[in-house]
Amino acid sequence: MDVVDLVLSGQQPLAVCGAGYVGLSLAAVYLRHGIKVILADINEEKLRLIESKKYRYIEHTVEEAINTGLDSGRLQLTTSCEEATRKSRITVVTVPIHLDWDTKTINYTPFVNALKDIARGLKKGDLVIIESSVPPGTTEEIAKPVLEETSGLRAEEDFLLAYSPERIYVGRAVKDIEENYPKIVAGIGPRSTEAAAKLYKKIAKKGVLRLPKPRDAEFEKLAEGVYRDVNIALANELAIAAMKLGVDFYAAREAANTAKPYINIHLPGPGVGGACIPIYPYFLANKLLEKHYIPQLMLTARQINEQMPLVIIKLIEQLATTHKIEKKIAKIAILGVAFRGDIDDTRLSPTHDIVALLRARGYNNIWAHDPFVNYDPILNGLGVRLTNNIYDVLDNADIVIIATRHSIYKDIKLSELLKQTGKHSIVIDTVNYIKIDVKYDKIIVLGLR
Ligand SMILES: NC(=O)c1ccc[n+]([C@@H]2O[C@H](COP(=O)([O-])OP(=O)(O)OC[C@H]3O[C@@H](n4cnc5c(N)ncnc54)[C@H](O)[C@@H]3O)[C@@H](O)[C@H]2O)c1
Ligand SMILES: CC(=O)N[C@@H]1[C@@H](OP(=O)(O)OP(=O)(O)OC[C@H]2O[C@@H](n3ccc(=O)[nH]c3=O)[C@H](O)[C@@H]2O)O[C@H](CO)[C@@H](O)[C@@H]1O
Repeated sequence: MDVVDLVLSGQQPLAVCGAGYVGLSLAAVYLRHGIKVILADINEEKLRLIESKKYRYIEHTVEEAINTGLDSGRLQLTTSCEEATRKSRITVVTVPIHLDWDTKTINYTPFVNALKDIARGLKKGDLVIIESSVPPGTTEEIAKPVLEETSGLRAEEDFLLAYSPERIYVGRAVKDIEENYPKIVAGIGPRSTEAAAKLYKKIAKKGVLRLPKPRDAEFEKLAEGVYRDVNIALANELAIAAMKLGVDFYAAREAANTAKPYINIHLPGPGVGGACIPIYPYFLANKLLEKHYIPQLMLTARQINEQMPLVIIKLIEQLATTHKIEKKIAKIAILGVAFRGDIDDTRLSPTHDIVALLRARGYNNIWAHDPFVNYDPILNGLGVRLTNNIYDVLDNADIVIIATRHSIYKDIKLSELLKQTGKHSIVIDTVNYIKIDVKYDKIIVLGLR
């Protein structure tokens, strides 16, 4: 029996290092397949919440599998990736590589720290799979030497090492892993590739796609992200162009997209947030600048997407000036703090930039609503009142901004919204979610004439 058989048969556990959105989803999937899991994270508070079943999950299937795993004893939690690895035969790494947003430099520290911990618990024959999104070359040039130097073992000979990009969309993560996509794997050598492929063949119904080298698989993940970023930038530019030309972007988009799969115009919005899509182009750009190449298209797309909050501010100002809004006293209601619909993640949310720009322009009375987010340190620092009570936020608001595609905002009738504010508020819909059921001249929808 090899290590994969030992893990698949439930005789030996699998360790997941990093209990974030990805780590929790992966742990849930392995548990659902009868595998014993040890989940490790340095965040003690998070583990405490998971253990006491007070953690707020986005996905019911993940919550169910984690809680069942805890009850049955098939899931163990620890603050140490070293301990988790020592007690397991396979370790999956989901600790992120960060980008310092101000300097756009790559920060490998948390990832390398996690690898050092793993290396201290590594045994002969073990398999390590990296699933974090990483700059191309990371598995071979950073992970392999760190694991080898700290453990004293040799990759591919004494232990196995593979990269496998994680492609989940939070909210439907379990389905993505189990049913929607083939799992891409690339080992440091053939033994590593085959071991990782054997594990994932049991998990992913769509099977396994082997790539020649880890850097190919690392690049593939970033390419998916950049593809999305560039296409969103195009949608944003087309939406702005449509408004300037008196065109209904959404009607034109729907018609254009009937030529699928050749045409798939994305959706415009207040910007591109999250800890993935905005970051991946810079992972690539950093590596390419080392090779004296400037990836102009991806950097231009970034510029367009990062300017979207300013575009939204200009739309607000257009109506605020006409309707003589007094900045110091006007109440602003922002609907949506999460970076996209129906999740609680606020990392690099465009709402942060919109609020910062409003504050810089002298707006002092800003309220925000989100059905999933209870607290946000950035909004707190900007003096925003954040609450789950939409009525409090809308009450008496002079300006309403819809900033996130949360399902509960979809198809809100304009007449209802104005009833809630109790006045002829300015409305800026950045996501085309409002149903305009009354004639009204104080609303702008991004992309509509
Ligand atoms: N969230 C997504 O939608 C998504 C989808 C696909 C891929 N990814 C990629 O997967 C990776 C993880 O993303 P995420 O959203 O789960 O991140 P996350 O920030 O939610 O979770 C990361 C976890 O790692 C923990 N951690 C940090 N240092 C550690 C250490 N030394 N030892 C143990 N734990 C440590 C943190 O406490 C945190 O809980 C990233 O590389 C990301 O780009 C994310
Ligand atoms: C291709 C894809 O699905 N990739 C996913 C993506 O997941 P995500 O959670 O980051 O979500 P996205 O939907 O990509 O949104 C990002 C931002 O772009 C805005 N947006 C989106 C679509 C659009 O047409 N117009 C927009 O403006 C949106 O509001 C938000 O701010 O990255 C994960 C990690 O790599 C992947 O694993 C995961 O598969």
